[in-house]
Amino acid sequence: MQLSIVGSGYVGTTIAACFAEVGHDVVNVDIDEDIVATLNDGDAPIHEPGLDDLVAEHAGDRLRATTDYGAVRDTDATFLALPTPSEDDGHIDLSIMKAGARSLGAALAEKDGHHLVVTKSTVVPTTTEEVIAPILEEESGKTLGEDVDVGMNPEFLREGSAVEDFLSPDKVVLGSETERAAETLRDVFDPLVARADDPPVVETGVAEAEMIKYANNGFLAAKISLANDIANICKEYGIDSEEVLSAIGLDHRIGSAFLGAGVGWGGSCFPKDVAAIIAAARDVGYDPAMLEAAVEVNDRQPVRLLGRLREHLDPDGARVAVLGLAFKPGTDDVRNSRAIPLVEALLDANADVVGYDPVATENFREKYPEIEYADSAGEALYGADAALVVTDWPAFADLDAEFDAMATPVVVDGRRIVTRREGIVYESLV
Ligand SMILES: NC(=O)C1=CN([C@@H]2O[C@H](COP(=O)(O)OP(=O)(O)OC[C@H]3O[C@@H](n4cnc5c(N)ncnc54)[C@H](O)[C@@H]3O)[C@@H](O)[C@H]2O)C=CC1
Ligand SMILES: O=C(O)[C@H]1O[C@H](OP(=O)(O)OP(=O)(O)OC[C@H]2O[C@@H](n3ccc(=O)[nH]c3=O)[C@H](O)[C@@H]2O)[C@H](O)[C@@H](O)[C@@H]1O
Repeated sequence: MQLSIVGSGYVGTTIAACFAEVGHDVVNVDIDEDIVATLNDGDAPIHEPGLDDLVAEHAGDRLRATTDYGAVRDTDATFLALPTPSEDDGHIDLSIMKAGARSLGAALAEKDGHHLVVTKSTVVPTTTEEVIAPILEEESGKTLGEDVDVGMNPEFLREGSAVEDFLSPDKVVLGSETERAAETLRDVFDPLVARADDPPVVETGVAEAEMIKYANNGFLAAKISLANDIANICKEYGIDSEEVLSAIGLDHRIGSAFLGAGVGWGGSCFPKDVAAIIAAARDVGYDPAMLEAAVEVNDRQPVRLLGRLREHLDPDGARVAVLGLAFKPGTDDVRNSRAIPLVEALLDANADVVGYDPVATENFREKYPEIEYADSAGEALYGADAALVVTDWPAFADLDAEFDAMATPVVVDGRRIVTRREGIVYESLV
């Protein structure tokens, strides 16, 4: 099939390269000329394992990129993979989606024949039908359900394993309101589903598909927060939370994934998506108490970590090493990283902060140029009065002699990754 993808970021580039891999002809439309040139040169504009190889193999053949929305006219379906950030009050900010829909609608005005527009971005229920579809109709002059249809196909990939997650999904969710839209979506996904060993395909309505994405992210975020709540109780009793959580994970109704207790969840999606669905729920008159509690527990974890530090040392004037600046291991992404509230609280407390991350230092430095950065964990620990472990980079588990070079070896571990031993004043958050 001929497919177009609007937006060539984490999601847009990954799905474009993977759709090309399963046999479709794909064109990426992005307003960023550098991204377009990079893709056309056969390079991936983002770093994801396996993506470079796919882009190198298919660019110039089944995969190309352009800044010209007119390219969508030669395709059967367009996926909108544009950012959906948060407004200050948590509501979803649809301005980029609306701009993309306007450009797409204008381009479709000159298309002969049917076109399917699929929302790939995470959007609150009814956005596709009540916000995107009317813009498409107005700009294209076409009629919904006749010349143009809309669909919704939520994405569940994780940063750091995007290609693998997309090509081997746990499920594929296809939201549509007409048989023609459902058929086109099936045609798009059939080759991927066959190659992925037949994962379940959930055919549903458009608003249901939109809600499934928030339910998925909300549930996972709440699962981590519940694990943190339980781990905090364990800590107060002096009970080993890891033993408790790994035992409950053996119950197949609970499952062991996403029970990792610690300093909490961050990243470009959980915080904004949980905030957006809470705001949307309130707009329709429902108070989502569980999701609000998930946020509250998450916000408390960094505060608790600092409380543990204060049990050993007053941060005022102390040199504190922050190990891990990325929002999770395996990425240089620092958006909503748990290191952010910690560094801010340490600066407020007049601490002398030195940060270290294997790959995310430059991104963090852009936000916090005022703190010191080290080139290795050893350098960050050298002469420090305390260390806070914020991201569970596997290499932190191997740190050992480096702790002996601290002025006082106080280690407050927010991810339970450091190996405790004699000679370290070890304190875990949970
Ligand atoms: N990043 C992730 O791991 C996941 C993201 N999502 C959702 O997917 C959506 C997209 O997210 P990302 O790919 O992370 O965004 P991103 O920020 O990485 O990429 C967005 C791309 O859109 C381009 N763009 C902006 N305005 C445009 C316009 N008017 N026309 C054409 N291109 C335009 C930008 O230049 C950029 O390349 C969001 O709704 C997000 O919540 C869903 C699952 C996973
Ligand atoms: O909508 C999205 O964009 C994506 O959001 C998350 O993916 P991602 O943010 O890339 O990363 P995760 O691996 O889910 O981690 C999110 C946060 O939770 C934290 N986490 C994760 C697991 C755990 O057990 N404990 C825990 O604290 C991580 O440290 C990280 O800060 C979801 O896992 C994806 O399914 C979804 O598509």
